[in-house]
Amino acid sequence: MKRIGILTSGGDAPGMNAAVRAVARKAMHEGLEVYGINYGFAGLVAGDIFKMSESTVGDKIQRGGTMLYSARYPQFAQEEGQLRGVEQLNKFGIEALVVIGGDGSYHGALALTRHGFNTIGLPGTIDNDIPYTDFTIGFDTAVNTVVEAVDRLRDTAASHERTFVVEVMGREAGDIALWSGVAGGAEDVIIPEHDFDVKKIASKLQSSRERGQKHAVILLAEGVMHADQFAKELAAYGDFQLRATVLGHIVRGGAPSARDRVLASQMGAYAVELLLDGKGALAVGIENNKITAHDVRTLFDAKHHAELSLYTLAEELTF
Ligand SMILES: Nc1ncnc2c1ncn2[C@@H]1O[C@H](COP(=O)(O)OP(=O)(O)OP(=O)(O)O)[C@@H](O)[C@H]1O
Ligand SMILES: O=P(O)(O)OC[C@H]1O[C@](O)(CO)[C@@H](O)[C@@H]1O
Ligand SMILES: [Mg+2]
Repeated sequence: MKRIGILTSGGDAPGMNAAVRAVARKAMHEGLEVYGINYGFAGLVAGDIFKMSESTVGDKIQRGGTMLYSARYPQFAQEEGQLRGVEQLNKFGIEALVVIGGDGSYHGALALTRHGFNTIGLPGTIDNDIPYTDFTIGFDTAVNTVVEAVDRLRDTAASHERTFVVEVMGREAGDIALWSGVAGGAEDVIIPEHDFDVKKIASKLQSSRERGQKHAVILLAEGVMHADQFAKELAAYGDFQLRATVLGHIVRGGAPSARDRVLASQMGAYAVELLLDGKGALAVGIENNKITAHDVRTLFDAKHHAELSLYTLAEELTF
């Protein structure tokens, strides 16, 4: 193998650049040529492909977003799009590929493996919703961003004795809300993986108000419902001076944390080692602090599980 390609796909995530850099530099270190593919699978089909040098990825490790751009390109689920992608790979002499993205991107990667190109997937998404990895690239940064926002909101919550409902991204996964809730000392955390009772939340708020703590922050995962809806439901049980805040895409941007940069670097280098060993159709992860890889097909049948011991902990620490 002489030449590999890299692309980023799906929602951008902080640390994707660090992963691109690690793949490129490790591959060049091993004597391979590296081609960047812009705009995910859309750019692959369009042939938006360029040769990278070691300096292409210089001054990028600290930047959020993705220098290779990203796209949602549902047409790649069709055979026709895939075959056009294959044509482009052949035209540029690219023999194997690293795909950095979420679960959807892994389907695209697997399609290329079926067409004869070894492909390794790296979990680049803030949502932390990928099976067989304890953490995805971008999750740690996203949590840190939410915690910073919660700290700021708590100033106003305390000053005006208000209750803030803070909605955070995560698709169907509650991980961002859960970890941010524990780190930010949230009075309640509402996630799709655990049932909740609005009446009970209201009486908890009421009793802490009676004990003297008259402000609160509630972390709400977007997979449950919208913040204004939740605030409306809570308002039916009392006057908690409610405000709803949606953090939205703010949580997806910004410089990656040191943790995400290290994780991305480890995973990127490992992806190249796997390709050099002639392996493909694998998804890289980190499990119990070890970098691992699993057949990507097993991921499609598996489910990511939120760390529910943190939910119990959050409850035990706020009552
Ligand atoms: N079944 C599929 N077959 C081939 N390609 C697919 C398939 N599903 C998704 N893709 C490709 O992967 C891209 C990214 O998928 P998607 O938009 O679901 O984001 P993701 O990778 O899951 O990331 P995130 O959820 O973090 O935004 C799609 O736009 C499409 O190009
Ligand atoms: O940026 P878009 O396409 O609106 O997608 C938003 C979704 O993407 C993510 O930011 C990453 O998967 C989710 O948390 C969110 O639900
Ligand atoms: Mg996804």
